[in-house]
Amino acid sequence: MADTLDGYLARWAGTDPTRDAVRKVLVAIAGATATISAIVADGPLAGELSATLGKGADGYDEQKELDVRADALLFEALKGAPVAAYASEEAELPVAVNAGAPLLVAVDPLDGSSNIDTDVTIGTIFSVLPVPDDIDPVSEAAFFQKGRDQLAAGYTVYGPHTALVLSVGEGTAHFVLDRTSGTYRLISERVTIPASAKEFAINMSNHRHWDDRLRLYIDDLLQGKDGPREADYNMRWIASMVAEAHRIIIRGGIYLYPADTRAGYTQGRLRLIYEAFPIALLMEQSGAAATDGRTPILDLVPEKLHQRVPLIFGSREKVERVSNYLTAPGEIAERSPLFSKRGLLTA
Ligand SMILES: O=P(O)(O)OC[C@H]1O[C@](O)(COP(=O)(O)O)[C@@H](O)[C@@H]1O
Ligand SMILES: [Mg+2]
Ligand SMILES: [Mg+2]
Repeated sequence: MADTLDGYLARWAGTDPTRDAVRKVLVAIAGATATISAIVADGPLAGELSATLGKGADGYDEQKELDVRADALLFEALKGAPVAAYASEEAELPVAVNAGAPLLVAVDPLDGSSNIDTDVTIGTIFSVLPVPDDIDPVSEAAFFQKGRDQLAAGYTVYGPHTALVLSVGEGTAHFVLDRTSGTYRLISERVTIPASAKEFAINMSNHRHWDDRLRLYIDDLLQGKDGPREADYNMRWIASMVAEAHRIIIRGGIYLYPADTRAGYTQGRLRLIYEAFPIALLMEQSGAAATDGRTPILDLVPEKLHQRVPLIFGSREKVERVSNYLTAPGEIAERSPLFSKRGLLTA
């Protein structure tokens, strides 16, 4: 009998009470995502689900009906789990769940919202944290923990099939939803992301808004084998970060949503606590990397619940090379054939 999420988590948790609490939270989240998957797959509902309700918490992102419905399903599922407080992209502040419970959950209930009406892969992202000592669990400050303090994290992608990728700190595990039984079946206990790959994902329409050094990194990729990288690359942009993350989990590559000069994007677009932290844990647990361009995402400590962060993640060598471009000493090499080898920049 193929192993399931329940079997995998039960083996990991054993009789450890904290692990068992995390197991219960992950089982509850998985159940909610199976329901979201069914809703997303219900074609006649699509028009209703993609309806725009207005602006999100910070007045930039549009809020869709499915954002709210997914949020409600996750919150409802977590009422039966050992969670003290729930933070969501869809709510300004954390909300109380079960007083005295040992865990916190932060979610992006629906990632890739601009793709709902176009029937393109979207997903859910989640992070599980311990309730910190001496801080009100139902406060923003309770969530201001270093990314490395996450006890578990993961995402689901609602594509042609539904996949769940999560880590409890013992590698990154990959499951797929068996719709007939409603259970997630284990595909791999330990995903390994290739150290390098020939695919990059970035929204090229923002090219003129980037930092010069980031732009140079991309321009060098675009020059292909005739340029300093001496190789041709391929590009993707799905505008659904979880879908890009899943492609990278499956075959490597790099995703970049850097800071840019547009209003509201000076710290990039992705949120630190419930988008970057979970993905960064999965990346590091599968031999890959995630940074803000200079610092590992998991070493950052949030100061605001919905703070954004420049996010670069994927194959380790590629992520490290971006940091080389952004941090190399001195002026960046002029764009001339004389500088076809950028020395440090391509080390
Ligand atoms: O539309 P843009 O600027 O390319 O941004 C796309 C990015 O925004 C996001 O959709 C942000 O997530 P939400 O859809 O949850 O707001 C990412 O999933 C995606 O990578
Ligand atoms: Mg998102
Ligand atoms: Mg979202």
